[in-house]
Amino acid sequence: MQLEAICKNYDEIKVLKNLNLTIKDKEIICILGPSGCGKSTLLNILAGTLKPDAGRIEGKKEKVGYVFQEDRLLPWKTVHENIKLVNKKASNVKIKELIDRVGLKGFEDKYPSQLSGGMRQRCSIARAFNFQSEMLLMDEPFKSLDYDLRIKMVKSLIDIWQQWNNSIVFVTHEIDEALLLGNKIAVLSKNPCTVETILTINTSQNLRRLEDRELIDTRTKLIRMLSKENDSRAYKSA
Ligand SMILES: Nc1ncnc2c1ncn2[C@@H]1O[C@H](COP(=O)(O)OP(=O)(O)OP(=O)(O)O)[C@@H](O)[C@H]1O
Repeated sequence: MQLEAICKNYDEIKVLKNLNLTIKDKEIICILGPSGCGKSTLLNILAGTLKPDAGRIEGKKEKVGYVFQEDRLLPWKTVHENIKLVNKKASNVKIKELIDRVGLKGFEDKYPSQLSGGMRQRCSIARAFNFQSEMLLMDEPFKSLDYDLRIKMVKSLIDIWQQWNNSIVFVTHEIDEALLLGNKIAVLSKNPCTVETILTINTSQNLRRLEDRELIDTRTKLIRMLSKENDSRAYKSA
């Protein structure tokens, strides 16, 4: 899917300006950028729920899944039922497999109120994969979790994506999540928002460690770029 020269304004606020982005099949692209720059706006355009004011979209995906910051599970349905809901044709064996893969084995019949925040978010990820979308959009899905759990969730996500192997657009403020997940990391600028840089990480996700030279070097570049975006004075003095 390709976005070309996308522009989006909300009344007099110019949010996206001439934004170009290519999302290849079977890749994870992580989006980093300052708060309020337009990341959710971009996801909504990719989802087709928001129309850009100008620009072209090529290769639009028909079936797009969305995972939000909050789990959005139905409280009156169990884990199994919540996952089944989006694809009633999925066999119980398939759903059980997904539940196992996100580490919720034994919790199939629990209701969302009986689960921790991390477990609920894992359930919503299993639900998103059961939807079998061509492209999955994830808007800071691990925001409410502590560091250790976030890294575990990233690993579960890699594991499940490698089976499913379709494209994911993953918005985050956490550089380590982007380093572990992304085939590409797009850094957005603010006011108005465009794609400032795209960094590529060639090592397969399941071979990556945050201590690796490639990831340390990429992290340094990202910190420089993001602190430039957040505070130009900090960047100049660095
Ligand atoms: N429906 C809307 N009407 C008017 N302004 C909006 C609307 N949605 C978003 N905005 C404005 O557009 C800008 C971009 O918002 P958006 O939510 O896309 O940013 P974001 O990068 O996802 O933010 P964050 O990092 O805080 O999640 C912000 O200034 C926001 O206030």
